[in-house]
Amino acid sequence: MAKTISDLSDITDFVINKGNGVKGLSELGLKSIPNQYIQPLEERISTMIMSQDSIPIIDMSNWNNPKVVESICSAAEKFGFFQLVNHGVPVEVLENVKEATHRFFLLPAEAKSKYSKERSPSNNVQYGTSFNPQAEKALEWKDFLGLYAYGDEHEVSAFWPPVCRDEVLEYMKKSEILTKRLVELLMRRLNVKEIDKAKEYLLMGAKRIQLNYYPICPNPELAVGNGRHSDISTLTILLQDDIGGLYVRRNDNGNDKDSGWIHVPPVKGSLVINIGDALQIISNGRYKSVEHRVAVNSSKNRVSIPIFVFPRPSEMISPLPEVLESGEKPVYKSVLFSDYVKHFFAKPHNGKTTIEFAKI
Ligand SMILES: COc1cc(/C=C/C(=O)SCCNC(=O)CCNC(=O)[C@H](O)C(C)(C)COP(=O)(O)OP(=O)(O)OC[C@H]2O[C@@H](n3cnc4c(N)ncnc43)[C@H](O)[C@@H]2OP(=O)(O)O)ccc1O
Ligand SMILES: O=C(O)CCC(=O)C(=O)O
Ligand SMILES: [Fe+2]
Repeated sequence: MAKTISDLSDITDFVINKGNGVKGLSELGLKSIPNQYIQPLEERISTMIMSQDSIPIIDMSNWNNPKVVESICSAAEKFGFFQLVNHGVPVEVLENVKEATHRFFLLPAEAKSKYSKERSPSNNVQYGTSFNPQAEKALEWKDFLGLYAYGDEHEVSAFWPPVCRDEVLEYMKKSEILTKRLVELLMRRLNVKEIDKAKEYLLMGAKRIQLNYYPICPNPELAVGNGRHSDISTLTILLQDDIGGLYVRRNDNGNDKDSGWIHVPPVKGSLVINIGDALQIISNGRYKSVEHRVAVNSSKNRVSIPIFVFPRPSEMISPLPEVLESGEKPVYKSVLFSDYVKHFFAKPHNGKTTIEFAKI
């Protein structure tokens, strides 16, 4: 028999402490979502104004072709988001990591909660729900497994859950060339000729892969899967399944016609790429880290798998000298990346506000 909310004396205890996640809540067959998940009117997807625009879909088969380079760099400047097809990561690897994500979330609550922040055997693994449940006024309808990686892949993955470890490692490995190509071509446009070790640590010194799970929601119009935020990465490589729900803020160039939210439709075999705050800072605002959010739905469980590529926590990030050499004034100051990370995780998702931390 379907449970009612009053049967669940304490949602927080059920979802967070007992490790059932929103998935557990979704599977109770509730007729409506608990109050804790009801978003204020202005945050609901139903109140969004839609843009007529679309995010570019770029064929990367000839990645060094000047036209392809131009499309990528101008999408990074104009939209902060683009989709790639023929990107070189085998479709089978993408399918396997999506399946592995479903496998992890199908585990019983006790098995998943072994990786919760309080119980995880390592800082490299974290199972959780919403973004920052302690600080949020309304919780996000999302569970996640975060896997943090830098250094030797076998060492970092030693504590990752065995049901998804190999597939995640393969996805990370097979996407490495793509990451390097993207970083190189975006940097060339900024007058950076070579990615030496120092630049590698700054631009792609660490990674975090996140398995996101957005369960079926009885009131999708009242909830969000992921609140408005920009990523703090240099680049994010995002794999989404065929369900859809990702919306990106159209860069508002002071022209009403251009504003609103753009849906990023699933394209078979594609990867979504977005610029994060670290690259917006490093490029002195040339490349845009754009606000995005995720809607949930009432018929299908959705998964998405971002790889956040970011500076090593010990790196100072600031606009590159190569960008400023023509006399351009820096818009951002130098900040320690781990301070930036802590600032991001200390508050709820709140649109594009994190980057204020680095503004001069
Ligand atoms: C969940 O939904 C999300 C997630 C995201 C995620 C985007 C990214 O992950 S981008 C990459 C972020 N970088 C890392 O994950 C690095 C891992 N962290 C560290 O190495 C260290 O925490 C540090 C950044 C070097 C800081 O170390 P330290 O000075 O020792 O401070 P800590 O005690 O470790 O952390 C302070 C505070 O921040 C929280 N925190 C730090 N990193 C994460 C993280 N990756 N995930 C969650 N929380 C993190 C940490 O728990 C501490 O909080 P307390 O409450 O315990 O004080 C994007 C979008 C989404 O929707
Ligand atoms: O689920 C998605 O499509 C996007 C997820 C996202 O924005 C994130 O995890 O930072
Ligand atoms: Fe994101």
